[in-house]
Amino acid sequence: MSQSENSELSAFEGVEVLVDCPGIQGLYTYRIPKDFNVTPGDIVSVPFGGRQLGAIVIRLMSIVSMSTLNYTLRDIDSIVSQGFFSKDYWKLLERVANYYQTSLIQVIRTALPPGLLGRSQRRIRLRRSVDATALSSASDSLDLLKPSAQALLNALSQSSQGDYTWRYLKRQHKQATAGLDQLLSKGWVESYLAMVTPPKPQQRQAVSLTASSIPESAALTNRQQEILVTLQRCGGDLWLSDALQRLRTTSATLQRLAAKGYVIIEARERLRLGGHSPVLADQPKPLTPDQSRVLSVMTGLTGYAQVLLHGVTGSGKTEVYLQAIVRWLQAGKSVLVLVPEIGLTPQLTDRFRARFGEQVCVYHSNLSDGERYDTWRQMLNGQPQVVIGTRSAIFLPLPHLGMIVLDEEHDSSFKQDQPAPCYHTRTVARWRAEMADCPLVLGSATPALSTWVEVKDPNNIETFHGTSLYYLGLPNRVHQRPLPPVKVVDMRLELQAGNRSVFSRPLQMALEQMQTKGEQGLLFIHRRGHSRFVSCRSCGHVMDCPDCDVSLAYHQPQNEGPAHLRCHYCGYGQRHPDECPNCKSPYLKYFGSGTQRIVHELQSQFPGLRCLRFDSDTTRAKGAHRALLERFAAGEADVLVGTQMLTKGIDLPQITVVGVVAADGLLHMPDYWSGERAFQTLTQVAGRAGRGERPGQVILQTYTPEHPVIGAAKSHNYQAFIDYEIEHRQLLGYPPYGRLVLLRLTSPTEVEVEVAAQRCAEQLQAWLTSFGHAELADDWAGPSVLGPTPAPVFRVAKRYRWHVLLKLPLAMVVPDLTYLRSHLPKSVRLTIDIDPLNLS
Ligand SMILES: Nc1ncnc2c1ncn2[C@@H]1O[C@H](COP(=O)(O)OP(=O)(O)OP(=O)(O)O)[C@@H](O)[C@H]1O
Ligand SMILES: [Zn+2]
Ligand SMILES: [Zn+2]
Repeated sequence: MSQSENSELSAFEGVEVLVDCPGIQGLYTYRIPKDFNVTPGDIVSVPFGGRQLGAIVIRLMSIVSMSTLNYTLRDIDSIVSQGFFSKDYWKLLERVANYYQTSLIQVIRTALPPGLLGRSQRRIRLRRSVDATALSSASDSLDLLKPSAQALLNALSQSSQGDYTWRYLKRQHKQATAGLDQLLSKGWVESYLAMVTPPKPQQRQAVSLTASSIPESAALTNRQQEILVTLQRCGGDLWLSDALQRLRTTSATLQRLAAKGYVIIEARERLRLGGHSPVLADQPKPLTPDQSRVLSVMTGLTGYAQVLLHGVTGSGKTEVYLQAIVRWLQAGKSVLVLVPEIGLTPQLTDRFRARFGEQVCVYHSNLSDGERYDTWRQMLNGQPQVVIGTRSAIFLPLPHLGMIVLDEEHDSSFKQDQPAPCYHTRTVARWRAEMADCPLVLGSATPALSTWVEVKDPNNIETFHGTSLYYLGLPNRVHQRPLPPVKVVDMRLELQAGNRSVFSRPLQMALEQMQTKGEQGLLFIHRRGHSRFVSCRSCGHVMDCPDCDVSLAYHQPQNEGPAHLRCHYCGYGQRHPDECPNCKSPYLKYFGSGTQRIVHELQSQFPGLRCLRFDSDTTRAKGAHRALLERFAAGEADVLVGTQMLTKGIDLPQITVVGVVAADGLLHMPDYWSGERAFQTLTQVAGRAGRGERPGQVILQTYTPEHPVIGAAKSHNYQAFIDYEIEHRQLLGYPPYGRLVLLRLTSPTEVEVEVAAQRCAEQLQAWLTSFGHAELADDWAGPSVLGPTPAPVFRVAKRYRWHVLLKLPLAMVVPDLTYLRSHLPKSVRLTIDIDPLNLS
């Protein structure tokens, strides 16, 4: 290689690739043959042992760094596909690895679906610009072709599509590789990776009413009338299979109703795409003036901007997203919509499907590997589409992004605690939007304090200057519907007045009135991790997990069914024992105020009230959330009793009563943002009441009615909450007025992890001191090392856990902490959590 060659080009002679082979991890180095032009993100084929494997090029390497390798390098075999990922995509992954202090390979594992390369199929086709007949007439150039190239060319031009799989061509032709090289270098053929065809739209039969009111007609039998009424109560629209069950009828009966014109039975797909049924067709709603104002700002944005859409519960944020998305799709762009937990919000996905039909794709970690892979791959085809996904969907390689929406942006499930990278979707979304030069919309009724401070008061925080920040408010519910009044009940006074029930007198009254009016209600229970433990009434022995320092939780999936004990940390499970393992007493009892207990209490106090439980027990099966919500919506129960899940996206007009059984567990969580989380949860659950025409009410039971968070929730006063909370955070230098980094150390050896944690803390302390930052006792907001401390749950899955927390002022850069790993004993694992939310 001559000296005069472009030094930048000649600096790279090799690549590090990620090979696609189950069980093989880490990066492998290969040499780039001359004339190959390889860039990160390309898919190549490489020799690996005795096989050829697909691989993704991760990084280019210089001769210098390759010379340190102590094995002979092999060449890349061929380039299968270029431009599979955009360059920006790799920059994004690298940025995540750098900021969150993890290896690139960890990030890649989070970002790419399993088996990415394994299923890809290399194909060869004639270039469109090259006309086959023109080729054969240009005999002089053909003369120069190798026989193998000639043979391939003939095969391709004789096939109707001019397109074969590489496997087929190799089997059929000798020395196909050499022939292909020549054709590729002449630019006559191209090698590409076959795109999977988009998943076929589901063609399921659905039954729907043709009219919104059911006619009193002599042509209908009583039974038929009854079926129509039940169908109407179920929303007027059901899958045929569900309809047969729920309406307790047969296909033939429904067919007869269809023949008479009362219902339509047809494939749901056609209905989705704006069919003729007025019940089903979901048209854009005429917007309220507030919504219109917000929409026009949103759709007027060109380029990167961060928008906080702060709309009270039921203000029609989702409708605004839907209408903004239409504009992007029309412009040929795609939109990414990120939601906290998809399983919990079947209603939301339905609304998107009803509007955009098969242009909607859903992506989350509960899909099977195959489903994830297919969805992921078909995104690369560049067609405008709407993708709804959870946390990791932020890494989907959607080209032509028009907008990213983070719905319920305050929700902590957008943050990954483990495994590394411990990323926050909002942070990655910001980078992604910046790179795609598109707007990022953060929507919430209760924005995260950090988002609020950033958008409303950018001067407070130096790091965010220079970006376009918009605050868009929807301060009212649609159609001037009022937010439900919140009645705070002091449970201490209830007890003093002789009421020993978990339900206060106002809540009892509200439930009774609700039932007589035929309305529905929600009862929210905040459940802490270990609230339903089992203990012995004779000796007090508590059933604990053998591998963790927590008690086992009591589960009884079916009433009267067998009971189990399960560890919520490691998954350990066992049968409920018949007698105490300590004293052999048969009197074991479970404690705690779980949903089961509340349901039992309701049943004994209100025998006429029908309840449904909506929690992790009753919704474990696939599709169970949807099924339960549909049963509730259809009026099969009066009250839905549940946990955190109730706070997310339930939009049912017939809900008029929301009861919070005890707010106190929420208020007293041991971390710096428990006040924020409590306010958000209370406001969200309250927001489920009175969304329809009938006014709603909220009964909030607590032992600390004077708490400022309760006061703010009572008056739906976000600003009051913010003012209270900001003062604390500022004073103590907590986020967003300071930065936290949590080091999580674990080991099966108790002593080793303690010593290691001690050592990490000392190193950090030394680092702070070297900056001249001796800890000042009276500077609460100053930099400091907190700990080491044993984690709140000291042992999980046989590993002991210690924490070290580093608190820094915003002005200080987070140091590179990965060097701490080099001093750790083998048994100790260290996870670096930048901007942690979960400190337990
Ligand atoms: N312009 C409108 N006209 C009539 N109905 C509307 C309009 N906009 C929204 N709605 C309806 O009002 C209800 C609440 O709207 P939506 O679910 O979009 O609110 P949201 O702000 O996303 O709610 P939340 O954050 O509480 O889940 C929905 O049933 C929706 O169909
Ligand atoms: Zn006992
Ligand atoms: Zn356990």
